[in-house]
Amino acid sequence: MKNSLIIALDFSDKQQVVNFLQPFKHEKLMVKVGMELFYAEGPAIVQSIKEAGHDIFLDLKLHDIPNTVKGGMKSLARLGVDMVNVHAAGGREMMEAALEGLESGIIAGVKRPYCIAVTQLTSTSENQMQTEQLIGVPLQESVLHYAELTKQAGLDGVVCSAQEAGLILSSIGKDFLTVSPGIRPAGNVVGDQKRVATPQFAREQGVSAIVVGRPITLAENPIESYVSIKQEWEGVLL
Ligand SMILES: O=C(O)c1cc(=O)[nH]c(=O)n1[C@@H]1O[C@H](COP(=O)(O)O)[C@@H](O)[C@H]1O
Repeated sequence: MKNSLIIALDFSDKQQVVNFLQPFKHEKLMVKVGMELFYAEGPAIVQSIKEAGHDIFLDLKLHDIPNTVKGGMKSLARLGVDMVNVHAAGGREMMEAALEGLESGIIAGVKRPYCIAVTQLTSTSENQMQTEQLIGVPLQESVLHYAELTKQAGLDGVVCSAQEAGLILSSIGKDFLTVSPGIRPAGNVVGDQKRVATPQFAREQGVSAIVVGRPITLAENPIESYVSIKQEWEGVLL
């Protein structure tokens, strides 16, 4: 998990995934299956990506009452993915229930997937958080608070922007996972993301894993883009 580059497969059907992954067939990737793809193709897409040899972060961001999240996680555990997530805003009891569900659902002998919690989405600015969610503290404080709550609930880490990762790691410890989306190489289109960072900045902050979608999937040459982002992330001199 540490130092991974996770490619977000935000595609609407299996054929697009097959086409995208074809040139990567000799490389073991970690990919993210999110709601667009999972809602379209169901659990079968997870199976087919696993058969292709890749690791999977199943990003469905569960956020509901504890009992419902527990049941949802129990079902997801059977898919044999490597990482799942919830929204920390669902609260400590909900996060504890998520873990219980996962542990009760895993196939015997299989390692429990990492379970992490989204703090503040990287598409949220401090101004939006304060005026729309009515959270009256600085954004970094809200993210750190959610990270501490996540740690207390026993989860493995958080989703946060690279801008908050250093603070979280120094306060909670280096074993706590920080998974950062909103990654944009210099000059790349930012789109709907608000708290963005370059792969190099993420590495310097000690981020555990970066999540990259459109800068690779929409690139004219996805392989070239993947290699260049990976090199920047790993600190390989170009
Ligand atoms: O949980 C996530 O993966 C996630 C959390 C977050 O705060 N921000 C965020 O962008 N993501 C996901 O990370 C991916 C980022 O994609 P790009 O903006 O295209 O690189 C998307 O699939 C989002 O769903």
